[in-house]
Amino acid sequence: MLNFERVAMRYADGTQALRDVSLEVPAGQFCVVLGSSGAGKSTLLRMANGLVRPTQGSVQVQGVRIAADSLARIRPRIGMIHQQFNLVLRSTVAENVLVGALPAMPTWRALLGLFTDEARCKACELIASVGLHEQHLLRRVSELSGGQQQRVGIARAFMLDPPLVLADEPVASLDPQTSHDVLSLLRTQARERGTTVLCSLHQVDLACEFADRIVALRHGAVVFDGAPDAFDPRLFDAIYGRAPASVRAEATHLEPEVVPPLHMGALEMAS
Ligand SMILES: Nc1ncnc2c1ncn2[C@@H]1O[C@H](COP(=O)(O)OP(=O)(O)OP(=O)(O)O)[C@@H](O)[C@H]1O
Repeated sequence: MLNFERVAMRYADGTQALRDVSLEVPAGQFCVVLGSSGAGKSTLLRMANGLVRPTQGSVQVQGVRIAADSLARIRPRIGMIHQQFNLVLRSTVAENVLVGALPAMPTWRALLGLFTDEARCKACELIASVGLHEQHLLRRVSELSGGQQQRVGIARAFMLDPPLVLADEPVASLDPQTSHDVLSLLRTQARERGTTVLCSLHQVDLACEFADRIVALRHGAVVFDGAPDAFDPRLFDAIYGRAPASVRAEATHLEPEVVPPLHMGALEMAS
């Protein structure tokens, strides 16, 4: 579904954001990218929808290489969910969800806001499926809570039934309970539709609960790639450069052989 082939990113100011990252995300997988601030998570996600062009390597979506001449074809296949929701606050819930249909509309229809009846029905269905009610349809987004706003963001991302959804720290500005609810909703929506999700997170506990696979970045390189149950608490050091006290305490109770050799290798690579 999504393939990063030996990608690297060096920004114009010389910052090396990604180093030789290879990652194949199969169809239907919920893949979470972990990493401390500046590790390269957003750069990786932005590469997957062509907002950032790799300085080395290539990215393919459904076998199509992302390039200037393929972007228009690829974009409608990708739904985006943002950390700050990226909604138009003065517009209604329905209007914001309908925006998700724009990439597949002829420019003139998009400019005039001429959405088809099918798109309007789809928006209503999605608004209901993310747990909002009929009375929310015409409510301004600015009147909603953060959790409700991200539900609108999720509904918008699924408007075109994209095979791939990219979620860049979708719960970073939400409280722990709302974060849990929103991620649970995102995973349910993705599972029901067989959608592939690449989602960056800061919360290791949520990654372990919701991900099929965790990919951890440190200084732009992959230091862990595996299932949540293979994620050893001692990997915190490799990923974040330190372990939170609770995790450190937990890690001291683990026998060394619990860590598979591959992951110990990752620890060494990062040190
Ligand atoms: N447009 C840019 N120009 C120069 N450097 C950039 C640019 N965008 C990001 N960077 C740098 O690239 C590195 C990776 O940034 P990125 O935003 O991908 O990290 P992140 O893991 O998403 O961080 P956070 O969790 O804080 O969002 C950082 O050092 C950042 O400062």
